[in-house]
Amino acid sequence: MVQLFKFLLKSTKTPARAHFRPSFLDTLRLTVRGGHGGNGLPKYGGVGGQGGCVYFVAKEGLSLRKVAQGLKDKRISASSGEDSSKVSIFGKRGQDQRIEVPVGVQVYDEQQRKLIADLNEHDATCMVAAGGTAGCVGNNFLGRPGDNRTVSLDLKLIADVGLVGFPNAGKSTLLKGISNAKPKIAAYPFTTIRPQVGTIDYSDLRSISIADLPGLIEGAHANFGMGHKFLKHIERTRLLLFMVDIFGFQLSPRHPHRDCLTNIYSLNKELELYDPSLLDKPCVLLLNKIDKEGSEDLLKELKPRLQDLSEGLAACPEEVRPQRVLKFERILPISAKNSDKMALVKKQLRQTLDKLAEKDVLANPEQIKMQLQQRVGVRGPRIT
Ligand SMILES: Nc1nc2c(ncn2[C@@H]2O[C@H](COP(=O)(O)OP(=O)(O)OP(=O)(O)O)[C@@H](O)[C@H]2O)c(=O)[nH]1
Repeated sequence: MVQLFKFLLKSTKTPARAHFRPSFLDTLRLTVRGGHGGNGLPKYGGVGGQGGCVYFVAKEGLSLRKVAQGLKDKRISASSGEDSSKVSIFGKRGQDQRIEVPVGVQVYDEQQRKLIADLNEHDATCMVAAGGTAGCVGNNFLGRPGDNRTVSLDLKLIADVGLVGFPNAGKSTLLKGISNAKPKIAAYPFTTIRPQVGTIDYSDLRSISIADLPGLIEGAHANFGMGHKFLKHIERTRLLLFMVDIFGFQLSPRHPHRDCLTNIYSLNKELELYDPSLLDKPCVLLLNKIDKEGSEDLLKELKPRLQDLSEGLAACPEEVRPQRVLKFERILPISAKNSDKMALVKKQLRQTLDKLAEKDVLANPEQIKMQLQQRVGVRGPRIT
């Protein structure tokens, strides 16, 4: 009877729809353990082998999901060092475990809540669990256990541009229009439920990466909707690209309709509540859907108010009023459905990023020189 019940319950369970399955993974918890050190042989003064260590190595083109799928379970152990013996006075060292992880991963010690490593370059390596010391005279020939700890891998996407906006603003349409990404587009909010990264290619082979960070809504700081789940990804972007619907946005009939300017303040506030230092990042504003009737009048009214957001702050509803306002490098009225406008956005993004890079070089020439030197290595040209 129990078996029959189980069978019936199982058969009525419908599988989750494909786009709701959590295929995007940005955190992963693992237990790592260094190998045990081998024992020494007291009679001959033998030394055991050292326990193997566990390393994480950053590799381009990997995802955390692939890492998780490639592991048998969530415990990674390096092998133990060999005991010293009559035939082998010095025991063999235990084999290391080198686990490949995506570039952009931060490794945290779960217990101590401490950052262990920030792997944001290809081939960057960190040791997460040291092998135990080998047994020798100094420790009574007894090998020691290796480190054992739980670590969490926190992936933060690295992109040149982070696209930020409320649902339905047209972010996916823009991403599809300017990059090689193929996001889903529909006339309802929350069509995009996980970050999408696209590459914008230019004819001179330059390319810029752009990440669409969905799920941000008014009140996300209080964990409404997906909260600030994906906002962590903008920490690693050079430029923030804000996108708003010029006609405003209403999340649902239960929520108030917010006009375009209020939405900009609201986005400003969400970022401020997440991390105020984000407001210092260079940003560009896109006012979308200007192909629709009535947008010209709205644009005329909006433009002077956008030059200095602090002026209209007093009139902004208190619940979405930020303490400090954003300053946009550029403000572009666009239609994400218009290819000419998309070409303009591509051009402007590149110009803005180039200017920022120039500023960086002027502000810190020595550091840039060092970075270049490191990249070209000893075999590259001399950088003066
Ligand atoms: N008229 C007009 N409609 C647009 C424009 N850009 C986007 N839309 C429409 O707006 C709706 C939402 O567009 P999306 O690109 O899915 O918006 P999104 O910001 O990615 O939305 P989420 O996935 O919910 O975050 C779709 O029906 C689009 O066709 C535009 O420039 N003009």
